Amino acid sequence: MTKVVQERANQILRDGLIEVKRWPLSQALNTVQEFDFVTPYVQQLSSILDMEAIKAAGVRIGVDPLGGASLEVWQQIAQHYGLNLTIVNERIDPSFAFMTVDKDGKIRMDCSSPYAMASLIGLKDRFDVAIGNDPDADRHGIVTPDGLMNPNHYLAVCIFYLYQHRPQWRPDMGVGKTLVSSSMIDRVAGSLGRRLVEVPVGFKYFVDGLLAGTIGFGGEESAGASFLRKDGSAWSTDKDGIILGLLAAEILAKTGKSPSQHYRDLEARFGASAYTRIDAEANSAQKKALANLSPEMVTATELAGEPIRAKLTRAPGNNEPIGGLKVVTENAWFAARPSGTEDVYKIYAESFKGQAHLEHVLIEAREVVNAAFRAAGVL
Ligand SMILES: O=P(O)(O)OC[C@H]1O[C@H](O)[C@H](O)[C@@H](O)[C@@H]1O
Repeated sequence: MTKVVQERANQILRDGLIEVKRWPLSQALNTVQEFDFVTPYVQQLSSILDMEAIKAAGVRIGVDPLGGASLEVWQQIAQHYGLNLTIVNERIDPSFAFMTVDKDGKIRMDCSSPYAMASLIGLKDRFDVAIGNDPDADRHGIVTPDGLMNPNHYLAVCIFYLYQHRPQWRPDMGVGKTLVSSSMIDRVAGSLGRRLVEVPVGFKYFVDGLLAGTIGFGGEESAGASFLRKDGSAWSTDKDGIILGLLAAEILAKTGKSPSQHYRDLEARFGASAYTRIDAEANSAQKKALANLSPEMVTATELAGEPIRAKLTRAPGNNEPIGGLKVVTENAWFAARPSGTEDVYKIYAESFKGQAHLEHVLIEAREVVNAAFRAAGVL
């Protein structure tokens, strides 16, 4: 669907925007009417989160809307629920001039990047929980006194908490994750006796499950997630960075422990994960070669010393194509896929056997990618 829109928009741009009809603002305003999307959203937050508990615990919350659309929403949330919430940056700035640059020098509103989130990390000692949202507020950055939480860690903590604190959620409700998110989630879901629903990258794959109530939580390593209301009915069918931020405050209010403290407990119980994602420049021919990776291209039977359990080109949760490949062993995995949003390809890898093992996994992952490029004549 988005591809059709993208191609059409690019065509219009190439044609010099002649198809774009322009009206003076005064004329355009006659054709629309104002609608308040903020108030109903804010009022209904208590159907998904324990706002009372957050208020009662007096959690000190800092929020940086990062120049974007959530500013007014956060202002109303603070007022409506009487929270101890400070908005640290009230500037709305579509040029993003206030942003710290990402690791490659680009401005990228990536809530999972410590580089892009540097200003948010500066808040760690002022608040119990600091929350950053990207400008359309579908992603979340969570800072505790321990620093910026890795999104994978936060997803695992949210799942661990929610499925134990939502008594009305059905026992057969699964846990949704994209298959490039951490396997810590698999371990947490397993310990909770919950079915894991592993889908390709893209939040759209959670929509049906959230609507039908067959998954309670759907999350992505790129710091996007949503979950159901307390009564098990659907909330949003897209990622919601605001509820994920408030959930960090609820977790602290209800358990007395920050999400990062909870993550340390999970590590003690399930093992420590070393995880990385490498984004490397790729042209369209290379991206195509990666999208067409097949299990046969991996001839090895072992990955970094462990027998390969699965070579996946389709996601186990819904049998949809990954648009790349995932190779899995007992304690590690890697996945390679072209980005759908940038001219890069991504290698994701994780090991529960330490950093050195992860490096080993990565070397073998790069070999698979290079072999695919060579086979397609695009190295
Ligand atoms: O990895 P890419 O294809 O560049 O996409 C980057 C991100 O874009 C969207 O936000 C999707 O919902 C995410 O699933 C994805 O991680």
